[in-house]
Amino acid sequence: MNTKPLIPHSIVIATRESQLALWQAEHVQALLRARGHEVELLGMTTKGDQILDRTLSKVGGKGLFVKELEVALEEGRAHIAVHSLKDVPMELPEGFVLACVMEREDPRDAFVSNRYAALAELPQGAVVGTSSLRRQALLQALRPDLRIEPLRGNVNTRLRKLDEGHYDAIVLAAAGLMRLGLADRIRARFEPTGMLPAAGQGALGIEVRADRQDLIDALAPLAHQTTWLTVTAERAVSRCMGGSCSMPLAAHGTFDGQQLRLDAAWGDPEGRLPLVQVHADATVTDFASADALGQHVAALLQAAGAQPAPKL
Ligand SMILES: NCc1[nH]cc(CCC(=O)O)c1CC(=O)O
Repeated sequence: MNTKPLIPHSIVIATRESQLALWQAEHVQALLRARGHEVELLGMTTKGDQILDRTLSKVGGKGLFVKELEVALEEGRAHIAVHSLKDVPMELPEGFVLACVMEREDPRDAFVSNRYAALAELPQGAVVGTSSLRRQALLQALRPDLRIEPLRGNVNTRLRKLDEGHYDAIVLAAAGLMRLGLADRIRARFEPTGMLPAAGQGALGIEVRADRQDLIDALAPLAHQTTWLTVTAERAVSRCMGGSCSMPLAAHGTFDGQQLRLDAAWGDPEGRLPLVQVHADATVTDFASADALGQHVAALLQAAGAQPAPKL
């Protein structure tokens, strides 16, 4: 019997209620409406949103932000979930797929400060706020003198803590600031060579139940193939390293024609080994060749001393 479900009369997007998550959900809502779909939002508060005082890596990691949205999809209360790809675990739970990856916004990290125009202008021993182990490891490699202090919360919370004077500067994804209309807070964008972005940074992915081919078809026009191939390679590095937010890991791809150059960096979670940084190029035309390049770069990282997370 063919039980292929019909496209729902109205597509419901499950979303977290942070300003950035709402912007992203509304962005997808507008794109789908322009294609003739009726689209509503279902706002939800996830466990990840409620934990503002502890470092995310200590309380269960990125999955906290997506699990509750997946429950809503599972129960049919919502049909699709829009995620910052950076926050999506490398392997989705059984029964879920990424229906598409959309065109990437600026993938770089941004230097944000009320007093200094760039990292190089920070005085010796200045205090920089970030709870990202990747940003911490890369910042310390660039400027060993800096004092890195924890900084959690959504984008607006982090900016408020900067404005309250707790930090000389903070580092945030440029994409998040731009989406929130806060691009004027960016004092400088880091060159990816010095502050290599996280896998998937700046890209949005849309998750659906794997059995909803109708929704996968409806979302196909929103996909951006070059971004999708790039983040496939980046995410393969992370998957092969057992990456999570408790491992300082960066992976960033850039296309030149059909050549994908993939850079990656690994920092020792214990802070004892030096930063490892590698890159490789390959002709990438499909998901298999993108994934293979990511696997190769993960192998190069390990050959240079990076240690993958032990398999559970
Ligand atoms: N970890 C939180 C998060 N997830 C996605 C973004 C920014 C937007 C993006 O990368 O798509 C941010 C904020 C930040 O890192 O500054």
